[in-house]
Amino acid sequence: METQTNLSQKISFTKEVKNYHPEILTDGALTFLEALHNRFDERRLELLRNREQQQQLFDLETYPAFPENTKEIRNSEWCAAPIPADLQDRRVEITGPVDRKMVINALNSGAKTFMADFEDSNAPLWENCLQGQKNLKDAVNKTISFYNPKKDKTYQLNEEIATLIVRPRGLHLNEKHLLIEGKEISASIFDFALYVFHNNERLKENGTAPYYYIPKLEHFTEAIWWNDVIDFTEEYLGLEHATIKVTVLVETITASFQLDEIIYALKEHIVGLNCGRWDYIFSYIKKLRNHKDFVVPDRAQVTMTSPFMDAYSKRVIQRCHKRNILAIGGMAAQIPIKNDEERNNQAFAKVKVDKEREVKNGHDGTWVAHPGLVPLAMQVFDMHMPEANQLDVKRNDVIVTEENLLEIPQGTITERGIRENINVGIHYIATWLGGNGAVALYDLMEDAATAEISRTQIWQWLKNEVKLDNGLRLNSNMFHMLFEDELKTVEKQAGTDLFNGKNYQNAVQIFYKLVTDERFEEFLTTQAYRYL
Ligand SMILES: CC(=O)SCCNC(=O)CCNC(=O)[C@H](O)C(C)(C)COP(=O)(O)OP(=O)(O)OC[C@H]1O[C@@H](n2cnc3c(N)ncnc32)[C@H](O)[C@@H]1OP(=O)(O)O
Ligand SMILES: O=CC(=O)O
Ligand SMILES: [Mg+2]
Repeated sequence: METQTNLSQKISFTKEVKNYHPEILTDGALTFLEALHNRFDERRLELLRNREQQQQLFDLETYPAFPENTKEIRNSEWCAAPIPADLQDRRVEITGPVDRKMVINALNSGAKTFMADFEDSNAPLWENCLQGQKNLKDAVNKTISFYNPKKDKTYQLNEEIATLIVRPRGLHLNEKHLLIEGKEISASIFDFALYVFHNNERLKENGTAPYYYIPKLEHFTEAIWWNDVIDFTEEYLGLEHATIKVTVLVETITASFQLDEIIYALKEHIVGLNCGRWDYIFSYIKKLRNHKDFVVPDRAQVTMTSPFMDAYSKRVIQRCHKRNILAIGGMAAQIPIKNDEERNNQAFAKVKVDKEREVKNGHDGTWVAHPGLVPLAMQVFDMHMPEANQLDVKRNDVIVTEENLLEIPQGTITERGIRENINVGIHYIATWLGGNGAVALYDLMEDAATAEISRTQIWQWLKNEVKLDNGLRLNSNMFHMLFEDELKTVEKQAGTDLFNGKNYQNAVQIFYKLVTDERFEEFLTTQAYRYL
């Protein structure tokens, strides 16, 4: 299995690794990774075990609640550290994978910041992750360029570019190719450490600093873990304390009950929270999946105006502004539609409504998935938010109870909804296995978070044998019929050759297992990663 051993004799790589990327995996970087792993990995694994224990409680029909023992943190007056100048105005943030051309396009897009994503929109092939680090290093050094021979087009950075924020992979993921004393390293540590190690000096020269988005936190103790990792890193690399800044995604139902606690744990490093709406919906369904009568309607019917989503986003705004940090909105899934003006206008109109809702509610910025949406989002925020942010909008009027955060959205479950989930789930997983973590399907952006909703819904609906809007009950026979039938559509859309190839065939298998296994798999990416 292990083919190369490095200087400390403790680090090795799996045999699949053909390119060691010596410019990224320098001796210094590897020693740093080892130090972080030794110090923090046991604790990370313990935090993951805590998630399992928490789930066992939810399975006994308890519900997430505001923690009793942290009341003091919620009720007392305190604020997070000041926000650096180049993170004060984040009205439009573009997100995208760490692909070289897209990094350049995103930095040039006119957005205030760019979230370079090793997570939801990245298929974590070794090459993608290492080349991604190289792309970011070149971007920070302003030497990045890309040539597309098909278009005979060279890509380079503009004079003015977006501020860079990096999203490492979540705590549940390992980077399976790099082993320390035979153990896979945490993917969070891997992505986080390589970026700060290679770029902190140049970022400082550029007048900025290492900035991160932290994904998928489930508990404030996980925020404490991150805080300790960051403090250790600053000391190890000789950075001034509190140089590294983070924005935390609130994208699990459990985190939503611990906003003050998360901010408090990171209060010298945190500059904002973000409403990661897609993972949030996924988490809501997942965590409560074993509750009796807990059924969520078709994916398309769960929106930001569903009461539980409305409550969540308003509470994020209120708690952020109380603690003097930014409340960033989320991602509307619509992207520009080529060659169809009318449908394109409809898509833009939907994004506009979403961004207007966000800015009027008090969000300080928002996300877009495509450069073509930057001007629209910018216009909306410029119109309703004349200052750099709206930290002064305290939203003391917002009262959100535990019940509000848990309110089950109303709606219907339809055959169409089942088919769409099957179709999108399989296409997405096949694309992911092909090394691409984000894809346009039916004119919507799909990534790991949206695909998680699709497969979790089917699992939940099957388990509950839900009643459809046509009066029929979904049982395993009906599901198999729909599944087989939808596969024909998927084959037609992909083309028979591609469909019969490895990625689609594996995707079909993975999806089928995910939705029909009695045991629920926590993340589709951990299952699919075995095939990468
Ligand atoms: C739930 C969440 O976590 S949301 C955050 C994570 N998800 C994401 O970040 C998704 C980001 N978006 C994307 O990856 C892409 O927009 C997709 C895959 C949805 C669609 O991409 P494409 O099919 O290439 O779109 P399209 O053909 O319209 O792109 C036009 C140009 O814009 C570029 N582009 C599109 N989206 C982005 C982006 N997010 N960042 C940078 N460039 C982009 C394309 O590379 C292309 O460039 P080119 O003309 O120079 O060749
Ligand atoms: O990461 C963002 C989300 O919506 O999920
Ligand atoms: Mg997410």
